[in-house]
Amino acid sequence: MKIVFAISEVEELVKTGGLADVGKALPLALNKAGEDVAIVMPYYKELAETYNLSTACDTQILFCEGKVYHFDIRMMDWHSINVYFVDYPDYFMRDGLYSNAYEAYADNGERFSFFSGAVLQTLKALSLVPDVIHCHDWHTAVLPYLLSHDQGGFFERTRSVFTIHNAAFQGVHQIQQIPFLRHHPNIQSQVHGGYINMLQMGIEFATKVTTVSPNYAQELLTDLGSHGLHERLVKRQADLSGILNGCDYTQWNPATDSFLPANYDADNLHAKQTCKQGLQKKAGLPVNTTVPLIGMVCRLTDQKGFGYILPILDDLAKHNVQIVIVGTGDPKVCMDLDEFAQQHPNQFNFINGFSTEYAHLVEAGADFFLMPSQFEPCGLNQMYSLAYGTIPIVRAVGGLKDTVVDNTHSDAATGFMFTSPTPEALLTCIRRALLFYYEHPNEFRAMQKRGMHTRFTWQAAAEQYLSLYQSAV
Ligand SMILES: Nc1ncnc2c1ncn2[C@@H]1O[C@H](COP(=O)(O)OP(=O)(O)O[C@H]2O[C@H](CO)[C@@H](O)[C@H](O)[C@H]2O)[C@@H](O)[C@H]1O
Repeated sequence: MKIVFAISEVEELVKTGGLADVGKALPLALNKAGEDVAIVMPYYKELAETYNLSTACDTQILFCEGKVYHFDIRMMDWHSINVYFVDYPDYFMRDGLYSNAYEAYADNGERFSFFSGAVLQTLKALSLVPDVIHCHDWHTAVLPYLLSHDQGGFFERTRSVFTIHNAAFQGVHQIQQIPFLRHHPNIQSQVHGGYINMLQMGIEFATKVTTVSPNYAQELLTDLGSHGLHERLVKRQADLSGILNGCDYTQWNPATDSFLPANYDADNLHAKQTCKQGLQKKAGLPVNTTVPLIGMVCRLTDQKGFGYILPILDDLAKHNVQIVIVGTGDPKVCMDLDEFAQQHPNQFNFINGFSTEYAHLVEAGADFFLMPSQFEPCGLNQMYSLAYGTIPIVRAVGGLKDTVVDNTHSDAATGFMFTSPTPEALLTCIRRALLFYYEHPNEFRAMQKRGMHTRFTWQAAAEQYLSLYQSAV
């Protein structure tokens, strides 16, 4: 099949979060399965400054009432996949993908509506007729709408698949601030109180709608778990499915990981202790392999559970435990974590930054990985943790529930889980994990190994996407 990914981030090229992991791994898995895959993404400043890419064809022109957009299409051969970049400096030659360090760009609705239109124009310019255009999150959610209203027959046999990676980000914008869309002939049906909701447009117009775990697909049908979208999603229930993300075991493998001071595998976990010492040294904590070390790497947002992590830090510090948190995001969370680090320099460090090296070192060097999310469409770090013999402590939501087995199921257990989104429930769960570490070292080791043998492959995910694409066409 000819499949085009319209996506805003791809690991290795540009990344702010888990979307990029999927943006790399899924196209590569489909390509490996013999499918014809291309990617179209924005030519961000970071990319323009790193790669000096040539154009793929003449400058393109898009007309909208009252506005003319001239843009270039650049291209790169990347792991045997053609990646096309929409080069429109007014919208993408900026620091940050969606925001300057502090605030979302006010014209994000216009930037990414234009990008969706530019993807379709790019395919026309390249005479590339896909069977499926696979769109991801609000950034490309307008594309299925534009595709279904496209005139002229070029996309007659092209279908769209829309994947929700995070339903909390919906792209709600005033239509008047989106010159690219505001005069579109059918747009009024999408305007409510002067606003459009880009995610809703993707849900309504895509041929098939997916999300990134079976459990989150179920949650999206409920009032509580849908971020206000359940009525729309219930309408599309027959076309909605959840396909679990995979783990890229070429990149996340403790036996070959070049970021680590030592490599290890499930048969010989000894060198994991060297990684723990390496992490303790790098994070400025006392080097001591007997004290349990809890790690966390994430965007600092409410989604990741900081509403109940911050209130328990003082209680947690009363235990013999070390904690390392790596992340960027909400300035208030940053300040609180920083203050706590200053008060407990021998137990806690907060690294305020985006560091792939740190992410790998935490996965390898920690004993436990904390992921107590408020909601979690799939979650990737818990899968990386399992692969590294680092026991996940997670909340039983979304994809976390699909990938971690709680310790109460002792024969199959791979981690620790709690349900209630409260500081008390989280603290109880962490205490349960610490007790297990101290009192059951053999079972702890068995749990580590069980996790390391668990597999969530991108190949399995790609097979499911492929049959979905086939059902769409
Ligand atoms: N400071 C930092 N330094 C280095 N690396 C960092 C980092 N902060 C985050 N990362 C990396 O970014 C990725 C985060 O992936 P997640 O799936 O955990 O979350 P995210 O919420 O961004 O993704 C959304 O999309 C993905 C993909 O579908 C879903 O799994 C998820 O549930 C959904 O919320 C991981 O590769 C992690 O290591």
